[in-house]
Amino acid sequence: MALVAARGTLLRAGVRLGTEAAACGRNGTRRSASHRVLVEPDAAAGIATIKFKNPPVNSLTLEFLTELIICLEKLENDKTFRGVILTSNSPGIFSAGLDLREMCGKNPAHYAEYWRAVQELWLKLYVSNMILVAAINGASPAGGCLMSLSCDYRVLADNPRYKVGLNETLLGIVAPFWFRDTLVNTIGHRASERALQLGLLFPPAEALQVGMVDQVVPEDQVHSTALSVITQWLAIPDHARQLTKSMMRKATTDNLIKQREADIQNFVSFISRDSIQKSLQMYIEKLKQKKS
Ligand SMILES: CC/C=C\C/C=C\CCC/C=C/CC(=O)SCCNC(=O)CCNC(=O)[C@H](O)C(C)(C)COP(=O)(O)OP(=O)(O)OC[C@H]1O[C@@H](n2cnc3c(N)ncnc32)[C@H](O)[C@@H]1OP(=O)(O)O
Repeated sequence: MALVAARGTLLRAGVRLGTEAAACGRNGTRRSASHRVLVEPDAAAGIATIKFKNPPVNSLTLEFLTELIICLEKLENDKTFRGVILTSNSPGIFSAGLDLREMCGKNPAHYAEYWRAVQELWLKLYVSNMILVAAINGASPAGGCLMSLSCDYRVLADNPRYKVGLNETLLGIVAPFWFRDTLVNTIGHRASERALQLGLLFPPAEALQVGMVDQVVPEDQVHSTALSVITQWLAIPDHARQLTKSMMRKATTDNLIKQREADIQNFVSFISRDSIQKSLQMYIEKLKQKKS
């Protein structure tokens, strides 16, 4: 059902499904029919690299989310691929998180469609049967950080500009319970409480110390490190690893699934508030002014 909804969005956005399917082909060549998601398949190794390509900052627009969801679903259903590396096609920015313009000045139906797609991406990532490794080659605030937290392993490039964290409170918004749960499952309750309230964005050394990432490596070694991690994980029998992953994570996703519609309604009413719209507009303005 979610895939049908996602396809509806893509069709409205003018993306042809035939070419979209080709984007996740497995003959070893890069296919780029999908505009915002590049897939580099290595069928022999059973690994695909997904590269985000949604300039300028890989923010999660509805179209980008939809392409990612469909791409992940296709890889999930193709038994050739057992492992996926998520990275950015534009080193410097992994992902700026949710697209602020999707949450500003739109109508409730749009907010609901958008939030359903955000939920869907998280559900696809968090309990994927595949081994997911985030090769974080740039800044990764909020929703960008959530994507990497939803992977099985995180490798961060050692650059002080590449901060990671859930900074929602700095925007005057609140990370929903399933963002919180994903963080708590990764770094524990006390560290999450502090990080979430203060909206902390951690530079690499601190991110490693608190457990937001598993490894920090020189920038030019992020992809090769992710590959060698995935190769180690591939040595574990799939059925045992998948059941273990499910045992660790399913309660967290079930919690959202059982209150998915209520979570959408919460989001719509929260984001539609005048005060929240004002906060978001001010934040967008601040980003603009930073440039001048
Ligand atoms: C009770 C509770 C109930 C329900 C709760 C419900 C919901 C609330 C929770 C919603 C969850 C939200 C999670 C999110 O992901 S919010 C998004 C947070 N993201 C950020 O804070 C990142 C902001 N961006 C940056 O910090 C920098 O842009 C970045 C470090 C990523 C890159 O810096 P750089 O200097 O390289 O680029 P900029 O010049 O800043 O930006 C270039 C242009 O891109 C635009 N931009 C940046 N980020 C975003 C974004 N997230 N969405 C849309 N657009 C973005 C920026 O404005 C520039 O645009 P132009 O000026 O060129 O037009």
